[in-house]
Amino acid sequence: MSRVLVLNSGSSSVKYRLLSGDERLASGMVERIGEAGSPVADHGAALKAVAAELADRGFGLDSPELTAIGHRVVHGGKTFTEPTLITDEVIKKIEELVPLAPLHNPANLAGIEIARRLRPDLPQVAVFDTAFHSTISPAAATYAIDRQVAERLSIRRYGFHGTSHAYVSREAALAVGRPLGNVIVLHLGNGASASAVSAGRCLDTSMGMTPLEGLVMGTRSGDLDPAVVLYLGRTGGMSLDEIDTLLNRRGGMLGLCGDNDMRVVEKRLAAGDPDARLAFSVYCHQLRKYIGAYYAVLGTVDVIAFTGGVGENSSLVRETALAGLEALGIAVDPVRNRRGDRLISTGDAAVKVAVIPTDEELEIAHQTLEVISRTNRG
Ligand SMILES: Nc1ncnc2c1ncn2[C@@H]1O[C@H](COP(=O)(O)OP(=O)(O)O)[C@@H](O)[C@H]1O
Ligand SMILES: CC(=O)OP(=O)(O)O
Ligand SMILES: [Mg+2]
Repeated sequence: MSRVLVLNSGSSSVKYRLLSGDERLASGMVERIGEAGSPVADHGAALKAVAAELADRGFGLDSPELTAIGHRVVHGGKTFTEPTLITDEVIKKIEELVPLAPLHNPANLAGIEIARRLRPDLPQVAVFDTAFHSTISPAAATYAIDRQVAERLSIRRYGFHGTSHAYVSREAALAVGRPLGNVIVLHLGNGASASAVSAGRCLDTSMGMTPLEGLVMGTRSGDLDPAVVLYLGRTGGMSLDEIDTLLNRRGGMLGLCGDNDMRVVEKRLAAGDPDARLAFSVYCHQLRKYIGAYYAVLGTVDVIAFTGGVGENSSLVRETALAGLEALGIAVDPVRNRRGDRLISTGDAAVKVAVIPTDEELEIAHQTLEVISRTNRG
């Protein structure tokens, strides 16, 4: 049985999972990398901690049974539209994409470099967040700005969370018996994005050139009038770095009500807190707008799939975002929804609504093995 180690290196954490086939042998997370007072100084130290944890559990990184290592890489730009065997050349190209994803790609690269140093003999594969969205049409991918400027600077919609959208859209379509159907996927985690998928191909997605566009997120604003950025600079006297922080790290639910954890927001909401009520309604309103937009993009919808920490757990978000849409064939059964069923639509609704736990690590492991068997076949 093939054994794959999956590494998801974020800016301040490394998540890992060791799989034998689909079976999870070990998994965990090293957090607070580089933070003040943290014992984990950098990604090198984090990877060492991961290796030590694995060794403790009897799965040392030096094991000859390990077949491959799969890495999440957030931005593949226009260069990478498929999972790719990592070579020096590939690393160079991922480095060239750092300006498009300054928070994410350097962390991914650190993970790759250290893993290659530890196991230079093993095939390693990069699985890109952007890849699944490479099928979106020019109409959906192009921003209406000067075309030469956009071309020169590679400005377009790339989309993110692609591994999750690919996995969840497939699982959702299978769950309702329409493997070639039309699916709206709502990935609602700390970062959040929506996608419109038809017969396994992504037609549109809410994140853009960077993971800032689209839905309201834990700490990111999502959509806003781009002139707000100009105004913040010219009239608000803020620097570009300050605006970046305001929109990416201090926006979203955190900016609206001071809490980015949806569980806390819901508790405050239940206690009648007006700031939490506004934040929650902004979140759900934006979500509802994207559901309507992607309904129109797809023409017909077989299933709406909720995933991610919020999508999988918040019956209130699901019920609020989909309320009053019976004319579109959408109706949530309140009992199924609150009970946590996999299918939460009413029996007679034309559009099925499903709750599908995402599994990015499993999908990365599958794609890693696919690349390796393709490479071996030559
Ligand atoms: N029971 C719950 N009810 C509402 N929100 C929840 C619940 N459990 C987790 N969440 C929310 O899920 C979000 C984190 O989602 P997750 O997918 O784990 O994040 P990440 O994008 O970091 O992987 C947080 O906002 C958290 O509050
Ligand atoms: C790309 C992105 O937004 O990822 P995350 O949700 O993990 O921050
Ligand atoms: Mg997640």
